[in-house]
Amino acid sequence: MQEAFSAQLTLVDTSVEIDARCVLGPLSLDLSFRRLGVVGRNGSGKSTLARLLAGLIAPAGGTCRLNGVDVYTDRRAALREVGILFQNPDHQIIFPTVLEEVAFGLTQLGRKKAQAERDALAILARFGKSDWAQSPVSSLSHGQKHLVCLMSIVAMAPKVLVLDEPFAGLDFPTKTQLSRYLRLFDGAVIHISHDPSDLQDCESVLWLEKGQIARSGDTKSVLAQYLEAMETLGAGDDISDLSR
Ligand SMILES: Nc1ncnc2c1ncn2[C@@H]1O[C@H](COP(=O)(O)OP(=O)(O)OP(=O)(O)O)[C@@H](O)[C@H]1O
Repeated sequence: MQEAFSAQLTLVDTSVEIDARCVLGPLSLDLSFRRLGVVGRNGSGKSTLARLLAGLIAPAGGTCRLNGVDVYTDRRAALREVGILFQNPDHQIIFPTVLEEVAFGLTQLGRKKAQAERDALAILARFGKSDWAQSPVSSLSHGQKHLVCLMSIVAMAPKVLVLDEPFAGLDFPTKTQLSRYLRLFDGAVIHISHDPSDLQDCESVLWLEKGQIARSGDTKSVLAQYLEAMETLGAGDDISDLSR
């Protein structure tokens, strides 16, 4: 694996509300990382945190900065700082062909269409996928669409990549291949997953619980505590409790 650049994440009393309900935070942290994991059970706020970190949702209070950039208020600078890979590639892809999709982000960065297409072709070549350029995205498998999204983000060369459950719904070989392609990204990574086994490569982990940080720190110890708590919960029956 290439040595990744490190990044700085700074949250100051940051909270997110949906329908006037606080679903995340308030969180305050200031940490430097290369590979940061975020783990938590369903509904703990992982995807909300992913969108907040990518600058896609406004904090109800406080600020969210990556490398000093307020990712929500300074969208132009944020495009150079952070990219996000969603769980479902269909929520990300908007163009009919692979080349158009990969080139789009580059036009957002201010490149002219012809230059953006040349740069997009260079990325396809780097991933060994030059022959995909004119392929209709609709003809691709779920795993192949994931790779198109990844190439689109790597093309924009953000300093931080947020991965929101990128392996959900992928079979084992596709997951292994995508992991390998992810190693072509040399920036910092925030990997969000409910599955601790996805996060073994991270240097530190945040464990989210009901929108709050339940634990944070060294990957091995946080994941061990998380697994123990999940096994205890699994032995109970809170899935039948509609009030939570
Ligand atoms: N569009 C929405 N409308 C109302 N509530 C929402 C919406 N999106 C998220 N929430 C609520 O915000 C909280 C956090 O949701 P979030 O999707 O961030 O959790 P998650 O940890 O990513 O869950 P999962 O692992 O199931 O994807 C949950 O209580 C959820 O019900």
